[in-house]
Amino acid sequence: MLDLKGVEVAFDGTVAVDGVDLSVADGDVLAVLGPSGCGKSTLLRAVAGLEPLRSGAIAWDGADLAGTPTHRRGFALMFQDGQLFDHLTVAGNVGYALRLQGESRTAVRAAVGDLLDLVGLGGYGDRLPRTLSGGERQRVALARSLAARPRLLLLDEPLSALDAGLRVRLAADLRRILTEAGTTALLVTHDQDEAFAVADRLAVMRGGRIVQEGATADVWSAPADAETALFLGYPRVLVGEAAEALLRLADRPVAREVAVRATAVVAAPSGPGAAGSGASGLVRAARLTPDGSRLVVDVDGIGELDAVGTAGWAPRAGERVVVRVEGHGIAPLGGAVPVGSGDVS
Ligand SMILES: Nc1ncnc2c1ncn2[C@@H]1O[C@H](COP(=O)(O)OP(=O)(O)OP(=O)(O)O)[C@@H](O)[C@H]1O
Repeated sequence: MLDLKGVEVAFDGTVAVDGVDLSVADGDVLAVLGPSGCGKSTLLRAVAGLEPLRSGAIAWDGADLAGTPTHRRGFALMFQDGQLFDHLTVAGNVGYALRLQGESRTAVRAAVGDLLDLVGLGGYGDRLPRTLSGGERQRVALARSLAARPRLLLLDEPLSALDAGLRVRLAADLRRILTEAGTTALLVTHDQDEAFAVADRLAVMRGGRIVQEGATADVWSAPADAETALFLGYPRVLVGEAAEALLRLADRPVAREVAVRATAVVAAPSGPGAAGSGASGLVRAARLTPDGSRLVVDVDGIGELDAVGTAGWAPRAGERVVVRVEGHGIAPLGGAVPVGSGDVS
């Protein structure tokens, strides 16, 4: 189990990591999610033993790692570009750490075969890295990191060099692979989808500090504050009367601040036969996507909301619509709110 207590890292007096407390239980995958420059790579490097701490402590199973150099920590690091050895085959790359550990040829061959199967690259052993796609290279890098049987795998934006579609597929694979291998992992990323797809637990980092931590789904459904909600991809946070009106429409207890995802607000054509109860609104902007239309609707009594259109319907700006608000995808926020409505997005 990894334990960080009051970890602080500074560069020339500028604090990059500011009093971080975190734990990763055996077999868990924790994602530290934060915007560029928040200090997450520095935090990861500190855990690896590559940055000295100004204060605080990092421990494994209760033993302080302060005097343990990087190569003795038993941790593996994997970066966004994988950094394979270009002159070695896939099998040569994956088996590298095992050969260094003095394992026999037969043992290395068997372990490499198992690892390549695990990452879905069985039969790729003789290929050279330059003949692989970006996603395949990242899988090889992952197999190579796992080969050393690290007690902790440290992943720095492992999928961000890949294109969007591949990133989604590989995120699901990465989760399966880490779970099957029973790996304890600490992942840092700025990509909400990657964190959500891969991690059991999520820590949101801002300005060098952890501002919220918990089970991934809990953090998602109950962000600590407006800034966290916006960072997690809620497009709007409503305050005051707008928040109360929206929550009444959703049939939820009233609060003074609420974060709203577009998928929680469903617009349908207005006019005779408009389905059920809802609020009336005017489409301000409309854009078609492969998953249906994305709208900005000025809803009477609430103001502008991001919304989705019902399937198979392409509304235009200026059209009147009826919106209903669904219970999922809205998150009342707890903090004290200055009264004086409007959205802060
Ligand atoms: N070696 C260094 N010397 C001086 N300042 C540094 C050094 N490394 C990082 N920093 C500073 O520390 C802060 C945190 O950097 P870090 O790389 O940890 O952020 P990050 O959240 O990983 O960002 P990104 O997602 O862009 O990589 C930044 O302000 C950065 O400029």
